[in-house]
Amino acid sequence: MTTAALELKDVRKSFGRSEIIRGASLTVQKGERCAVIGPNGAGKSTLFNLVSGRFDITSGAICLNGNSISGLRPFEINRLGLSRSFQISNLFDKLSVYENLRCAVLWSLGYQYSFWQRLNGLRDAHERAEEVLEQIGMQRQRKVLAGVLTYAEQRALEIGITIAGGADVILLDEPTAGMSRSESDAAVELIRKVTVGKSLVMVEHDMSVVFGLADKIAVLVYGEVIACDTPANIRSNAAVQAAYLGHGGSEEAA
Ligand SMILES: Nc1ncnc2c1ncn2[C@@H]1O[C@H](COP(=O)(O)OP(=O)(O)OP(=O)(O)O)[C@@H](O)[C@H]1O
Repeated sequence: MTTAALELKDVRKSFGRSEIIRGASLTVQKGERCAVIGPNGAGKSTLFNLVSGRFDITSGAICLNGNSISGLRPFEINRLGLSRSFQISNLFDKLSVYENLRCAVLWSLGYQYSFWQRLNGLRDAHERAEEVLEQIGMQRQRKVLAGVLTYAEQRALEIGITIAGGADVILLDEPTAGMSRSESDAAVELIRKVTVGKSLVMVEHDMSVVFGLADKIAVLVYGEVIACDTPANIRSNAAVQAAYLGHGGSEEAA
């Protein structure tokens, strides 16, 4: 049996006396794209914060490529091959697109920003930044300051930053939030392209994005994964319909 890229085993998280994640289990195989959906407040962001090491789990286990990452700090988990994006912009507004990417590459190599000036000549960081620039299709904007990009371009750059270090497990938090339909369609194509051969876990509210991109959908309700299956099976799952997809709101079943 092959080792899963990411595995959550009976993960629990409490804040004070409130248990927010209540025994969540999830397996994401290598090369698989998994969307985590669920109503507001279900615990999706909390789950991401646990996986990326921002919060400690209360009990259970989280494994990356077969090794436990429970208790590790975010940068340690990042260096083991897991990279996450944030809903809130994580860009350096006064640096160019290229410089933002090179910063991300250098950070993942273990350098600090204060060494920036001395690292101008580092060819490996330059080459990797160039490669990512091409992957995200932003060569023409390479010199543009991140702060003046359009919103959709900023989100594309964030995706570039997330993949810059070469992580093989990518976590994307609402990558199309706030986008128009055409921007969102372009973002889906970009995500599909940059995650080929990698494992993707994304939290996303837009069901057309979820059903268009995911190989597998995990449904989180009140801190529990109530179903994890192919899009077709999730669409026809009665428990999911009752708990989530059938309930209108901003979520539209595709
Ligand atoms: N640091 C914290 N301390 C206390 N409670 C928290 C903390 N972080 C999250 N919570 C609570 O955990 C619950 C789940 O929140 P979370 O943001 O993970 O849900 P979500 O599924 O991502 O929601 P949304 O779809 O609205 O973004 C909420 O009731 C929230 O108030």
